[in-house]
Amino acid sequence: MTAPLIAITSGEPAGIGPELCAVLAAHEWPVRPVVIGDLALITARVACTDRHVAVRAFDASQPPVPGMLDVLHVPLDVASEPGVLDTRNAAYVIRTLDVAVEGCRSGHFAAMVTAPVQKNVINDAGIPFTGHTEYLADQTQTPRVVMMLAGEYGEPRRWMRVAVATTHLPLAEVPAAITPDLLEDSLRIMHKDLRDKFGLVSPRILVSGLNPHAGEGGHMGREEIDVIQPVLDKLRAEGLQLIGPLPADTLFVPHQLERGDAVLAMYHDQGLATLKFATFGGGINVTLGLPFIRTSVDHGTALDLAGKGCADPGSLIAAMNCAINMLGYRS
Ligand SMILES: NC(=O)C1=CN([C@@H]2O[C@H](COP(=O)(O)OP(=O)(O)OC[C@H]3O[C@@H](n4cnc5c(N)ncnc54)[C@H](O)[C@@H]3O)[C@@H](O)[C@H]2O)C=CC1
Ligand SMILES: NCC(=O)COP(=O)(O)O
Repeated sequence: MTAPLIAITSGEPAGIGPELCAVLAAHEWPVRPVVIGDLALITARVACTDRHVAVRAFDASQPPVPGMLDVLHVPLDVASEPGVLDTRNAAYVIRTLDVAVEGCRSGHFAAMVTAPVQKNVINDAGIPFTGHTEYLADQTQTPRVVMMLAGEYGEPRRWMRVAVATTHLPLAEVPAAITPDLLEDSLRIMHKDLRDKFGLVSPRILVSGLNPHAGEGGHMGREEIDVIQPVLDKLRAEGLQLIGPLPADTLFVPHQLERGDAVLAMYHDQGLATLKFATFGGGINVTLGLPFIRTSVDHGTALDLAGKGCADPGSLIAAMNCAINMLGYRS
């Protein structure tokens, strides 16, 4: 049986994504990784690492070779220097995503794993882009997806999984964005994917409040009473195991976290700051609710490290393992 192909988009060319791809050839996988990016760029950046990895153009008719990185060539628009952003390569970054999306939709790829992109340079180039999460939802006409980050922490090792109800939007716009529909859809998507793709038979979800002390009985904001609580009541009546709304500052203390399998936080930094404090470097990001599997690293482009060969590949390995597990393979 031939191993399923996994597309790995190499991300911002000036960042650490291209060199991190070296680890894909240095590891043995039950799947076949195919890096999407510029062949010369990947070759040069992989050479910056101390891994002895050769690079070749991907050819599906050729079997995989240990130590050889397969690259599906998507040409850069201009040469890229490590750490130096160039808006002229923004369209290239988008093209790498489009190749992966098209391949996942057609069944050519079994999943996609993304290296980080520099969101501001894509916008500076005139391409509206808030993140992979929103872009992939748009490209697949999926009305609602959920961003969830996860990683192992503590001794003995435990999983922390944190999803966010709102993703990349200014903080001032968060309260209005938290609607009953958004919360209901997000919780349904989490429940389904945690059960079907993460093997949790009856997932328990901790839901944070929005305001300090979860609104202090309505004296510090009413979103908990007017929006969050009614949604939780409705879904609990259907059998979903939901705990909250909980004050976000104490939700992450160990005895509270142990009551759930995952957290739904109301906004990006409310949930992800703690997650990254506990798991950075080995965590993953997964888009729930998409018609195909997409996982990602937990970090950004790290322009300060690009081209130095010292960036930690732990999160890319974890993102590969997560995709592999979601596909039902043992990683
Ligand atoms: N999935 C994605 O495409 C993501 C993209 N980003 C983008 O990355 C850009 C930079 O974001 P920042 O907030 O500066 O975060 P960052 O993760 O790039 O950097 C934060 C710190 O962590 C270090 N770091 C990051 N990855 C590392 C690794 N693999 N090994 C060792 N050290 C590492 C960096 O050197 C830096 O000191 C932004 O444009 C942001 O939008 C951020 C997060 C995810
Ligand atoms: N902090 C996670 C993050 O910003 C990743 O976003 P995305 O590009 O995966 O949507």
